[in-house]
Amino acid sequence: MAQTMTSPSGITNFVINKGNGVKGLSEMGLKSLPKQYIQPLEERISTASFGIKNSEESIPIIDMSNWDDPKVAEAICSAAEKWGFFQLVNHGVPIEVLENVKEATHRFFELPAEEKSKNSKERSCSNNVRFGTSFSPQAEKALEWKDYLSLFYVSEDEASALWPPACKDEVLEYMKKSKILIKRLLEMLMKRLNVKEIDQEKEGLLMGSMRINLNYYPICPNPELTVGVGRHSDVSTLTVLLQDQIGGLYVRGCTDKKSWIHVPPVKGSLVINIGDALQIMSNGRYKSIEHRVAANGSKNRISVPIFVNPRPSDLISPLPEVLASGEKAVYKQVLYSDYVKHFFRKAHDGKSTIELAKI
Ligand SMILES: CC(C)(COP(=O)(O)OP(=O)(O)OC[C@H]1O[C@@H](n2cnc3c(N)ncnc32)[C@H](O)[C@@H]1OP(=O)(O)O)[C@@H](O)C(=O)NCCC(=O)NCCSC(=O)/C=C/c1ccc(O)cc1
Ligand SMILES: O=C(O)CCC(=O)C(=O)O
Ligand SMILES: [Fe+2]
Repeated sequence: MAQTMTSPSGITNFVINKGNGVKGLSEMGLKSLPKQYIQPLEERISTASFGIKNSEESIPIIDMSNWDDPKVAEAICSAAEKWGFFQLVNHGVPIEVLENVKEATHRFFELPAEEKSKNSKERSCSNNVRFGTSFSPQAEKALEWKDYLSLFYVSEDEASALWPPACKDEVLEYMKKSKILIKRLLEMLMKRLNVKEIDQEKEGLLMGSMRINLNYYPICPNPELTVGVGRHSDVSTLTVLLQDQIGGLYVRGCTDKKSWIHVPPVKGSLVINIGDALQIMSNGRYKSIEHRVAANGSKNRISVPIFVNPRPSDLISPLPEVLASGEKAVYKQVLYSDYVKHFFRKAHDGKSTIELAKI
């Protein structure tokens, strides 16, 4: 082992091919970060300076207890326009469901590498179940300090048959319970765009497919030299994100576009962010904001995003209701699966995916 681990290709083999992930590296007790994880200076996250410099800005925390009060819809739509990110408390998804999915995430990542690797791109019996590390290792100049399990939901039957038993029931329950919240959010967001009702066709376009990722960010020997996730915006309609109590998610500030704002963990809350698909459909009114995750030197962190998406076969473009008043379209029509493939085939590169749809 010691011999194979001294070369860069030994590390790649151990982490990527053998399925040990960065969790495997972390648990070997490495004293310093392997070269391929060292990010260029401008991408590194120096957490020491953040709290102090940007304390005047923070993303809104919205209480959804009275979700049918117009003030709640107003707060949500304004946050989606201004920040593209907000946190929800009293969102209606039972706390126990959230706790269970966090526990299931730890249970999955605690499995032996051999067991997790049965879900790797090479070995998985379905393209809809994938265990991996970093984001797109073939395309990246510097790797990211993160392992993940990505589950694309097709049907209850397929999920029952193919998702890993260590987490499938809890993940399915989390998805099911979140759907009510997702529908409420989309209804509010659509109303402001003059879409009065979400009929079947619109529902398919807005939330016709779901992908859920279980993210694992193990303790990192030199967190200041790398990232957990690099700068990106999500390609979803919207994302529902469950994070644990450790912290490390940063989003671009809305007034000072150079600043990064920490999203502090709030017990029982869910983080919501607008994705590129909704930025395109709203013709730029709702913002899909760049975000990134720091590595941590002392704690293992997890997060569980639900990416709510159009169907792969959908053509996405600014909605007719948005353009009805004569507003000029700033995005053209794109096939959603082409958009997602373009995103997955390159390294994280900030907001550049959406260039594909710009007129
Ligand atoms: C095009 C998809 C994604 C895959 O279809 P496929 O027929 O299996 O296509 P491919 O197998 O050709 O996959 C296209 C490329 O994407 C890669 N990929 C295939 N799933 C994956 C996968 N879960 N992970 C990371 N690469 C993948 C895959 O490896 C491949 O790259 P390459 O091997 O270099 O050609 C298809 O499922 C689709 O259209 N899905 C629409 C719904 C959807 O998944 N939306 C994405 C929402 S995800 C999101 O907003 C943010 C995600 C995100 C994730 C991680 C982050 O760090 C940050 C953000
Ligand atoms: O881990 C987090 O807090 C965010 C992860 C993320 O941005 C993503 O998976 O798209
Ligand atoms: Fe993200």
